[in-house]
Amino acid sequence: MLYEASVGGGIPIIGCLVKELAANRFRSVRSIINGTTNYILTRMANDHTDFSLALAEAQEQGYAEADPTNDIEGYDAVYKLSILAGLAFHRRVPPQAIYREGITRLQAQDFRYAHELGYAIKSLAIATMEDGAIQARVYPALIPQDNMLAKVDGVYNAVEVEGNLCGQVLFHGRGAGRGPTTSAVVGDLIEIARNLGSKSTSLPSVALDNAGGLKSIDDLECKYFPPAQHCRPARGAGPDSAYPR
Ligand SMILES: NC(=O)C1=CN([C@@H]2O[C@H](COP(=O)(O)OP(=O)(O)OC[C@H]3O[C@@H](n4cnc5c(N)ncnc54)[C@H](OP(=O)(O)O)[C@@H]3O)[C@@H](O)[C@H]2O)C=CC1
Ligand SMILES: N[C@@H](CC=O)C(=O)O
Repeated sequence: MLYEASVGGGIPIIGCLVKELAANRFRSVRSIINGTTNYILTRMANDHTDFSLALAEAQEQGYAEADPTNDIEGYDAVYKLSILAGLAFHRRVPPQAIYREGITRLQAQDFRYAHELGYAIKSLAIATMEDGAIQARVYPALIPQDNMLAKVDGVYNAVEVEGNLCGQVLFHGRGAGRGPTTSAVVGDLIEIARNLGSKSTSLPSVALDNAGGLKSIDDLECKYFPPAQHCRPARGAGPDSAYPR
């Protein structure tokens, strides 16, 4: 089975994790993997657009799921992160084990304050492997404006992976919409057609160990915090040390 369109729209991240970067042991996946929420956050931050209007635009442009709750409450990003983390760490990372927070509680003032302090608000999907334990989370976060992920705007997605051999590699491209999705789906069909009659499979399968060693969000120490009213400052960290770990 091929499933390139399942994460990142037109970004060829699945094939790269499974094939081109297969030699690596990965330490982290940091990403923006929902086009609808990134579009909404960008419109709210840059143009002061109202949440509902920005969501309606994303629906009109074909980015949102049939039920946009999946996008704006972070479920879509959780499913996608479950796939990426599984492929990166060779371990099952069930969606239920991923901490999730949507973007619906953000307000205009959050963007104003973030901007004044030198931050952007992005819905990040992050999975890290440390001492054999995986921690995975999806939530809106403050990131410094000079961080590359802060510059990923509109329907664009980005996935930064860090491998022991390749170091940090950043993928950037359109994460939703007709063209990018067609690119991924038809690319898979072409790959299948090329392999018809051959005994080799189109995409090598990755063996996944059963879930284990998954760290809860409560055990996480990081140098940044989410912006909403439920703001949870990281231990010993302030806005000036807010690099997403
Ligand atoms: N939109 C995007 O940018 C991306 C979408 N995807 C994924 O692709 C899939 C489709 O998304 P999208 O095209 O946006 O969704 P849409 O809701 O626009 O289209 C879904 C299509 O599936 C048809 N359909 C639904 N249920 C059935 C069924 N039981 N039998 C036959 N046909 C059915 C619908 O027909 P009808 O109109 O008659 O109900 C409709 O034509 C989703 O899983 C989505 O997550 C992945 C990457 C990007
Ligand atoms: N609804 C999704 C579409 C692709 O999976 C998104 O907005 O990213």
